[in-house]
Amino acid sequence: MRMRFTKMQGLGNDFVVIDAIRQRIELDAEQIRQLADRHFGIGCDQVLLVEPPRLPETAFHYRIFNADGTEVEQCGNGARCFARYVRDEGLAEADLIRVGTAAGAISLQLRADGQVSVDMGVPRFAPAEIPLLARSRAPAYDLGAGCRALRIGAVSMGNPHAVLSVSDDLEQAPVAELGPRIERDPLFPRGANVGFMQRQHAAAIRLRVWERGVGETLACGTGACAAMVIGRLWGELEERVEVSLPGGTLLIEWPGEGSPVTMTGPATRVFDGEIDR
Ligand SMILES: N[C@@H](CCC[C@H](N)C(=O)O)C(=O)O
Repeated sequence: MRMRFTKMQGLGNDFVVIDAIRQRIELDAEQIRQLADRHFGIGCDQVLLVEPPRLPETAFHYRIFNADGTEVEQCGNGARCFARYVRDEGLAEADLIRVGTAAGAISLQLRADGQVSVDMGVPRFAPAEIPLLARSRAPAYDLGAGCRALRIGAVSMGNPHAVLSVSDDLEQAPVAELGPRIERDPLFPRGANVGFMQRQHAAAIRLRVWERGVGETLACGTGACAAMVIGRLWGELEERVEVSLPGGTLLIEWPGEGSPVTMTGPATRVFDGEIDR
C-alpha cells in the first residue's frame, strides 16, 4: 500500500504530515521511527496526523509523534504547518481553524502576510499539571543533573518544559550534555523538553531546545512559548518577545498569568511524496 505524505517545516523544525482523513492510516511506533529516520526513511523531527475531529467545536484532530515513535500532547511549529496544510489541501476554508489535540483545543489563524498565529492556550505551572514531582509550585526548582546542580523553571504548554538561563555564549551551552539528562530527570515523570535561554533585552531572547524524544532541533514552538513565559515570570521580559532560535525567529505574546500565549511564525510546505507502508 502506498501512503501519501507532505514534508513541511517551521523554522527548520521539520514534519511528515499525513492526511488520515482521505487515507486509512494506522501506524505503530516502529513505523513512525522508520518514517522519521533521516537515512532509511523520509526524515523529520515529528510525524503529524490530520484526523477527523474528536473534540466539540473543532474541525480536525491533530496527532503528534516524536521521531522516537512516542505520541505527545502538543507541538507549536507543527500547529502552524497543520493550518497551512489543511488550507492548501482544501480541507479547510476559514482563516481561523480550531483543532483538537491530546492537550485540548487550540486555535490557528492564517494571516494575510502568510504567517500563522496560534493561540497555544494558558500555560500551566502546577506541578501535577506539568507533570513535575514537587510538593508545591515554585519559580525555580533544583535539579541534580549529573554532577552539576541546576536551577530550572518548569511549565506545561500542553507538553512539559524545563527552562534554564544561560549567561555565557549560547553556542557553547552544553545542550547535548545536559539536555538528555534533564529530559530524563526523575523530577519529570513523563520527561521534558529542555530550553537553554539567553536574554538579550526585555523584548528579545535567544533559545536552543533539546526536544524530548528527538534531540536538539532547529526550533521548538512550545519551547519558545515556555522560555518566554518563564522569563516573564522571573521578571525579565515584556509582553511581546522575539525568540531567536537556530532556524529563525518567532514572536511570542503573553500578557501574564491566566492568559493564553500567542505564537506567530512561518509554515512552509517542502514537497509531497508517496511511500510504501
Ligand atoms: N517541535 C515541537 C514540540 C514537539 C513535541 C516535543 N518534542 C515533546 O516531546 O513534547 C514544537 O514546535 O513545539
